[in-house]
Amino acid sequence: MSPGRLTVGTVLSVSTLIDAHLAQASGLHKRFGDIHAVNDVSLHIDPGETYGLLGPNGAGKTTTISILAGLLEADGGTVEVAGAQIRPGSTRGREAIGLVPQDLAIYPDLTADENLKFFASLYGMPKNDAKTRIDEVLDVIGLSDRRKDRVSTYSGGMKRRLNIGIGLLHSPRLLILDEPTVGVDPQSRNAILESVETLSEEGMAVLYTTHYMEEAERLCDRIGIIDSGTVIAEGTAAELTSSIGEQERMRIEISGSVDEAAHRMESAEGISDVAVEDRAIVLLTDDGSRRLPDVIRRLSDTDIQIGSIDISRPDLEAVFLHLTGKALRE
Ligand SMILES: Nc1ncnc2c1ncn2[C@@H]1O[C@H](COP(=O)(O)OP(=O)(O)OP(=O)(O)O)[C@@H](O)[C@H]1O
Repeated sequence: MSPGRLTVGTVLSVSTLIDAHLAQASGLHKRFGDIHAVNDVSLHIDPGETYGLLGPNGAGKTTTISILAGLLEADGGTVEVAGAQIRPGSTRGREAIGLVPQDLAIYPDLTADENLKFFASLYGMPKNDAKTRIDEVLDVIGLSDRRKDRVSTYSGGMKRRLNIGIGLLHSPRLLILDEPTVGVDPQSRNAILESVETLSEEGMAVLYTTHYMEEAERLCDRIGIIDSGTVIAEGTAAELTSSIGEQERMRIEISGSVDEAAHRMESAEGISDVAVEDRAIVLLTDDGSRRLPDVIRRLSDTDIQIGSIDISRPDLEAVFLHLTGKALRE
């Protein structure tokens, strides 16, 4: 877990804390032509901390972690991990990082065991160390009972878990996971989340990118909300949600034009933000049940039919909506 909050006057602790950052990215920039994919991103991760980078598709998460892991050259800014500057071509500090990309880097015709042995030999691990570590890794990713089966017989989620296992083999101090649960079955999703929790309990620092706010809330000690290449808010889930006050989130599924429905809400009293999702509008409101009759009245005519209404207390989805005027999953 992250170090405790600083108290006023603990100058020595401040410098100790800064020294203690396992990873520190400062002022990162990356452009692809006209796209400013990463725009002045600074963040740090402490030993044993799970840091979530939460943002929608295209927000700049993969680009940020690619720079952090030294796979991609930044246009500006610096990255330091375990006391070493990280950039493409540098070797120091790399052993502290385990990167698990979204794409699978495993051999389908080999078993999990054989894949792990292959990557262990690639990393130059002595055979006996590799054997012990492979047993540990298979245990963490929950694939011990399938270790002798060919990967081609695995579900998509099991392949993802093996991909994570490969990133864990060299016992990194910082594990970077790029949206590890996208497109996986619920059972594997849960297994992946449990693996991250176990690794965190064992003291590994984790950088976890996701656009699922429930995952960020469940796993992360601190969360950076990223949009259009910029970290627009950072803190614990509780700090982030309390930053927007006591607003409630009202999600209304409708048939008919969502844009028209959103338009009708714009001048409604007590509604501070309106966003459009696929088949729903999402409102931020000071008091859901009090504003409900007016909302229903504004939507009632023959063109728009209400399917369901869901009112929830502030969550990270509401924070994102408040900060950007957009839904996390559009
Ligand atoms: N190699 C590239 N060439 C051109 N544009 C790129 C490249 N890589 C990323 N981008 C653009 O940079 C922006 C950020 O992309 P990035 O992949 O970092 O976002 P993301 O938050 O990881 O989203 P996703 O979940 O969709 O991967 C996007 O607009 C993307 O199209």
